[in-house]
Amino acid sequence: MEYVIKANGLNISYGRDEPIITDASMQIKAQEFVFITGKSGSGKSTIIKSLYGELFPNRGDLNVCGIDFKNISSSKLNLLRRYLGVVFQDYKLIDEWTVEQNVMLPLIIGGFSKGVCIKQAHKLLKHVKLLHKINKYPYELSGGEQQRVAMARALAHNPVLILADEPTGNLDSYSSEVIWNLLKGAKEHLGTTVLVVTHNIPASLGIDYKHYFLEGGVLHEVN
Ligand SMILES: Nc1ncnc2c1ncn2[C@@H]1O[C@H](COP(=O)(O)OP(=O)(O)OP(=O)(O)O)[C@@H](O)[C@H]1O
Repeated sequence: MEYVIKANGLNISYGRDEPIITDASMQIKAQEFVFITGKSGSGKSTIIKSLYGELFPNRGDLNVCGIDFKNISSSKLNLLRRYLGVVFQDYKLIDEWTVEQNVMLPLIIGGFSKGVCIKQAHKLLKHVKLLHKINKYPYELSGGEQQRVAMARALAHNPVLILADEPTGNLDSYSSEVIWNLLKGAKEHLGTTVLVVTHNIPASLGIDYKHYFLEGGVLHEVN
């Protein structure tokens, strides 16, 4: 698959409201690292929601991980979500589940055996330096630790594409560094394509990236 995201002329609105995204296009190749920036309220999260199928475009063509959104069936949508790892600013962990269970979630959905789920969850939790918190619940963790768990969960099933919405927005510098290193490592070592919405692109990221600026409902590529 050459292009992981092909979006052409997207128009996206909430219900009958005026469209937030009016004519957005982007083409993202496999293993690219991509940032979308833009002012608050410009529609960055709205674009992310459309890429994982929470919100469907009114107009335009969208293909993510080889799956076309035109008349997309629920089974295709489920398949798409198996290709994706999604990270939100507010973590969205399951409160009643332990750290270990949260990280295992995409593997359980993927039908992996219990042994594989546990082994992979432990590997990822070691990467995010939280193996010692494996039996804790989200409310027993700091915000930075919760986001590191969310990142481990997003990577657990080796997704084709990571969508991260302000992943370091609320974090201290240590947790931010763990998150950026993990995202870079996923691209470099696992061949994952990474799309991050952020207000601030880190100054010392140390990798090539593509940058789109969202303004007036349109994505502008920044060179
Ligand atoms: N569920 C919703 N229903 C109706 N309007 C919404 C909904 N979610 C967001 N919006 C509106 O869509 C616009 C874009 O919101 P969005 O969250 O995509 O912006 P953003 O660029 O991600 O902002 P921020 O940087 O502040 O997170 C805003 O005007 C917002 O009020």
